Amino acid sequence: MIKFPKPTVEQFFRSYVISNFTVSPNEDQLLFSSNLNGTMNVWAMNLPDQYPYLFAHQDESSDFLKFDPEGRYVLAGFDRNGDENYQIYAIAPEGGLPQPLVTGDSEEKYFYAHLSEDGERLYYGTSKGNPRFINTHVRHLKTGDDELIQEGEQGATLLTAVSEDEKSFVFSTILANTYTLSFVKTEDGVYDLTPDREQVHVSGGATFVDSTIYFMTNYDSEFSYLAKFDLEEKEFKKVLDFEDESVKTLKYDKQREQFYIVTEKGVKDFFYRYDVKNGTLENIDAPVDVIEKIQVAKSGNVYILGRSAVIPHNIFKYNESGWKQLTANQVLGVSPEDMVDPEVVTYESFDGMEIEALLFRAKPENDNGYTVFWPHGGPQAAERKFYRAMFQCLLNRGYTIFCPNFRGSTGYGSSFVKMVEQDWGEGPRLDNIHAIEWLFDQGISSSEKLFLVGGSYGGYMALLLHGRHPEYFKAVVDIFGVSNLFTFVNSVPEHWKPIMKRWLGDPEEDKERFEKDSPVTYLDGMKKPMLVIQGAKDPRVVKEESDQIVDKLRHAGRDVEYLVLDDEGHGFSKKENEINVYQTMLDFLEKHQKVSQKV
Ligand SMILES: CC(=O)N[C@@H](C)C(=O)N[C@@H](C)C(=O)O
Repeated sequence: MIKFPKPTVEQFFRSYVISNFTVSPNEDQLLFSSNLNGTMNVWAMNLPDQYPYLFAHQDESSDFLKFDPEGRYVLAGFDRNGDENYQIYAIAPEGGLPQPLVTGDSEEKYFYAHLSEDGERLYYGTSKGNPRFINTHVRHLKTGDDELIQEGEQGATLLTAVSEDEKSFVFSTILANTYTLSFVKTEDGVYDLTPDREQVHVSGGATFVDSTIYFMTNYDSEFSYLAKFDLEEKEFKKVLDFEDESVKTLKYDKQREQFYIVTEKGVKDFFYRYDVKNGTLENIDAPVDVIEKIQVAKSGNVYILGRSAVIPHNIFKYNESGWKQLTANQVLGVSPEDMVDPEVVTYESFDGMEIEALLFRAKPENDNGYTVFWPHGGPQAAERKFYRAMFQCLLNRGYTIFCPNFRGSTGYGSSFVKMVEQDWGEGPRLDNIHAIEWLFDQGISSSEKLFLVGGSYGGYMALLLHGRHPEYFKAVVDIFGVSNLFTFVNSVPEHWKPIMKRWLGDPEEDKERFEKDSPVTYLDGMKKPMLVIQGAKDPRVVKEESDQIVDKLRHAGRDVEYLVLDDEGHGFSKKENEINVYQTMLDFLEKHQKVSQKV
């Protein structure tokens, strides 16, 4: 009979992301943001039919989607070419071209916060007039009147919940990734949701349930738990915690008085239902390892967006009959069995600390003997069991991939996350070095067979490891990595500035450390071939970070390829750009497999 070849790398180029979704109030329409036609747009499915059609054409990614409860419009936020200056648009109920609703100068940001139950008042945050701390406004959609309701101070201050009578508001102020304070503003005063604002902790995800605010916090704890604040008694209480798991998402089912809760533990999420009245907790087996968004409908149906290492983004529905997959997003002709599910391994670092890591072993029939070492971005994030087209491309070409969750990663408790603060280049770097030594000890790789690839903070780590430890690697790929802490600290988005001191440090007070931990300090060591990839509109790690390292290395006569994507930001959202990046990277690695260099 007809025989078909094994999946080729080009098939993995053809996988699509779903970055967001929403379901209409009567659950007859599902909207999602996806690059199904090559660029990010809003797609729709009339449920329960499975055929997706283009709902709104903007060619940009969307940070939120919201149906008017009365069915008169849909709201969506779009930025421009990855600049992350999201602005708010309205789309006709039948779809079409988004029309500007709450927009301004191209440098301004407008964050959706809340839509009133009657769909007539839109609450939003904006950088306009307060780019560092963000102001909150309400726009009356019938009259167009706009009111300022809160001026942010100390840190970016975002509206996170509104009571049903729209008289009480919860705001969260971000002082650091590990220090976020939530407070409620009522008619009779302003109250912190947690007992002591001086204690470093995070709180967020507030929900009003009558006169109680439920929220998540790690106040006085390593892991985030469900807590409540009684508005009458002005009293804080822990409600429910999970051993070694942090609550990351809360969604309330008002009709049934229960919470759907997502927790994270290392590389995987867990899903629960908590009954507020009788205090029972039920673990629900989820169809994916990482859950990125949940919506609970009035009927009690629950919708989730998630992915696993071998399952790209999909949307699922859950009810008493179990799970139903609504989207059939798959890799072109490739089944999960044709892909590589990672092993979860641990190794000991320089100070005896145990570090968890993901090891994707190339299938024996593909194995080319080379390993890609991948320090993740963030750095207060983690490499988790979620599908990455880039990883499956590399695996298909025979590369094994190793991803350590070095100190500073999320999912292992608040002390662990804080370990990267004001220490970007020492502890985490040594965790990476010990990971490499572990790979060599296990016989998985050697310095003749190891490539280094990282993006963002991972790109920073790739540059730093290259400069300080070039002997370990054959060649290096830096994807929008920070190259110079002195320039980076001043070039981040304005609303990040309040967190910079705790996160990274102060360029004057910590001058010596900034010098020691900046990759540009180690140009002499960077002798291995390099590929640098950068989005020209990246607002987080600006192009100047890549330009300066490329210029300096080229000036020193080093072998550096530089790929700049003019219409991308901190990531590659357009299919043709993504393919260009993967192809360039695969060609670069293949070229340098054969070449042997001396340091
Ligand atoms: C403020 C913050 O932590 N931002 C991260 C999500 C982020 O974008 N970090 C960059 C540097 C990255 O590594 O992706």
